Amino acid sequence: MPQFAANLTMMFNEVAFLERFAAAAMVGFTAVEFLFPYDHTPEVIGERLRENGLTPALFNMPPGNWQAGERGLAALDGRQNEFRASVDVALRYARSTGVRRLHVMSGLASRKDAAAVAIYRNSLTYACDQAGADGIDIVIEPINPRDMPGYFLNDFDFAADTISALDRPNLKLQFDIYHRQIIHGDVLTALRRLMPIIGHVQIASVPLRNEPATGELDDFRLLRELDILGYKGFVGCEYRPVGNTVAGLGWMDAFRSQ
Ligand SMILES: O=C(O)C(=O)[C@@H](O)CO
Ligand SMILES: [Mg+2]
Repeated sequence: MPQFAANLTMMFNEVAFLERFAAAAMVGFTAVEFLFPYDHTPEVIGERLRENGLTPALFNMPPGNWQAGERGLAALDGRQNEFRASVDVALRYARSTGVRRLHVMSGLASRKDAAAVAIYRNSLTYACDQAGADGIDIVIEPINPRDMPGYFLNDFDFAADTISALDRPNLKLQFDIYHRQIIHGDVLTALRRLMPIIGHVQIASVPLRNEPATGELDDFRLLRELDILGYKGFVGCEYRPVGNTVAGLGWMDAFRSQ
């Protein structure tokens, strides 16, 4: 049975961010993920996790100026120093929370030429080496161009090639089933092929990004396949509930009682 992690950025929006930890624990989640903890101190985030008996599955490194439209720094020319500083910040939060994996966002980049690829690879190598000293994995996630036009990492094979070329034991793939289906389809075969490099999985319905099992894919079949493939990591519930978060959790009971 996959270990589900509530995504506190998308779920439990009925309450303020810091209250979502208790809300998730109350309905039985034992793990959570979120995009960015950086509006709060590392100590406060660590406390909320411990108070509620929650394991942090994942969060993202600082993405640059999100409000201004930035979506990560790793592939951006001229931002290397800022990227390195963002690694330090993320590792401070990692030490305080005990998270074992951090998502590095590539950024929006109009070019995917050799220079941009080299910058991206240098950034990832730096992040892997710094995080590796703390036993932390770095994950990279292809994101579909409909949701994030211009995002540099928009292809699963490019992500797999990057991971293979850098050959760092702590560099892995964040396989978001929602993005995979929109970018390429062929989800089941991709899970089987890419399982050796998968470090984190996320799920939502396609195309609306709501509760699993409400869209075009057989999500229960995909979740069962993760077990068959021996996946022992977390499955982040990165979806926008159609209505009330708790009222929408019936899909999880249905899956568990199969
Ligand atoms: O959008 C997603 O999918 C994510 O997993 C985020 O971390 C990136 O915005
Ligand atoms: Mg995702």
